[in-house]
Amino acid sequence: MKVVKFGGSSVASAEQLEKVANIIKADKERKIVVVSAPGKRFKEDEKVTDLLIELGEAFLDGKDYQNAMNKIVNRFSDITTALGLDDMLLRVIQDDIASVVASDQANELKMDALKAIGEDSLAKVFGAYLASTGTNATYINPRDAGIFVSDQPGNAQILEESFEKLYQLRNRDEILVIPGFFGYTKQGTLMTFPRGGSDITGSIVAAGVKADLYENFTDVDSVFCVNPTIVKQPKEITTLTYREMRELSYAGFSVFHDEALIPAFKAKIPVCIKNTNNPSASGTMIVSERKLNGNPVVGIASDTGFISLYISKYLMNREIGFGRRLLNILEDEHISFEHAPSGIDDMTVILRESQLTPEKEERIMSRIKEELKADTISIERDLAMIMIVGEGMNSAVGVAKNATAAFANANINIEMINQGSSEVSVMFGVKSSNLEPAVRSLYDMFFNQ
Ligand SMILES: Nc1ncnc2c1ncn2[C@@H]1O[C@H](COP(=O)(O)OP(=O)(O)O)[C@@H](O)[C@H]1O
Ligand SMILES: N[C@@H](CC(=O)OP(=O)(O)O)C(=O)O
Repeated sequence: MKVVKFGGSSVASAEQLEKVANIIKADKERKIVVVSAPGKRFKEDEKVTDLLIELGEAFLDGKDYQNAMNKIVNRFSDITTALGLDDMLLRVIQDDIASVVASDQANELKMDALKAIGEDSLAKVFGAYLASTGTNATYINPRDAGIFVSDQPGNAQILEESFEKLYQLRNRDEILVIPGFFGYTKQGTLMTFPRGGSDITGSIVAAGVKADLYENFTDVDSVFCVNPTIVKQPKEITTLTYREMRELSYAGFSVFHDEALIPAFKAKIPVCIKNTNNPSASGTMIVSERKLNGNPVVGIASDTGFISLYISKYLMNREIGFGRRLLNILEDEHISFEHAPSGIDDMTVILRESQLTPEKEERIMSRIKEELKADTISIERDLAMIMIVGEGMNSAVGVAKNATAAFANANINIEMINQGSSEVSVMFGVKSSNLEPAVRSLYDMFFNQ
């Protein structure tokens, strides 16, 4: 049995949904289908999830949300009309939005319930379409499927007990269409996963039903060894390990959500990334182990939006508990840190800039000064992280030398280097403005020689 997930680009229009239906019909092992909300049909287009957020924000600000409502209903009506489906489905979407807006839930729960309508409606529409073409298929709500999650709006985590309940889906005869991106708490409240979280649903369902394969359909033939918007036509990756993919997607490979690997990995379900627009291409397999191919580096990931918090204090190395107290200050502000390279008398904490509001920053800086009696504290902004990843790096000599040579060739200063203890990745911090030339130079070094 295969679980297949189709991303926003794969379900963006009626034409795409026809391709999706053909893909499902081409393999009778494709029994469970997880769908995203309609995504972009062209570069400047809007994702339905973004339109739902726009609608929710307009409502919460006391503004008119009819414009967003119209755009959402039009997206779905374009699809239902072209697929020859009943108008009833459109009324259900409007009623769903109206009932969330009118509910007396807290604002963040309302936003989650609104965001989920994109996936939920598309699953209903697609289930109806499959059935209309003579396929034995039906929509199933995540609550009925057994997707139970923690009480964390916009950031839900799967509860362990879900997997046993999901296993029962194996007994169903029909093809099941499950909306991605959300689940329910044990109390029955809807919670969404982080953005891009339909990949997570697919992985959870694949793990739950113990699928032979989790196929994740998107709009590229494979995972490329570097972001294709930075390097034109980069090399394709045929096989990756879970560890490599986890590191790459964490550091910027937006093609697959970084949290989506864990359920598949734990249940040892292989993952295949494939293209809805070219399903005969073999795609990229993500597995437990792979044969090393001579190149220690399998991919180069990169992401912007980081800051570093630098703290120095003479004899820091002898002060027991310094690191803990520093990280405690961040914890009090609900800030998670990404990396914390340290020296003898200094420590740097790398954070995602989006987490640090000006108020939090002020409080953190003054607490570090007063409570930790630091000699120097400074913040560096506009940092980008570039990560080279590969299982082969563990045993290869000279990878770091070649990587630093690539930065030197592009005349780029490295602000920070951090080698993970796993030795599967090495991370470099650079100024954001240097990200693209640095990535291109690394690509030339490791893939174009
Ligand atoms: N290393 C990479 N390999 C492949 N695609 C990548 C990579 N890094 C970024 N991407 C981008 O990820 C996009 C697909 O991810 P996403 O937009 O989340 O798809 P979907 O809408 O199918 O969920 C691709 O169109 C591509 O631009
Ligand atoms: N629709 C949600 C969840 C998702 O997974 O979308 P996509 O498959 O388009 O990345 C979002 O936009 O975040």
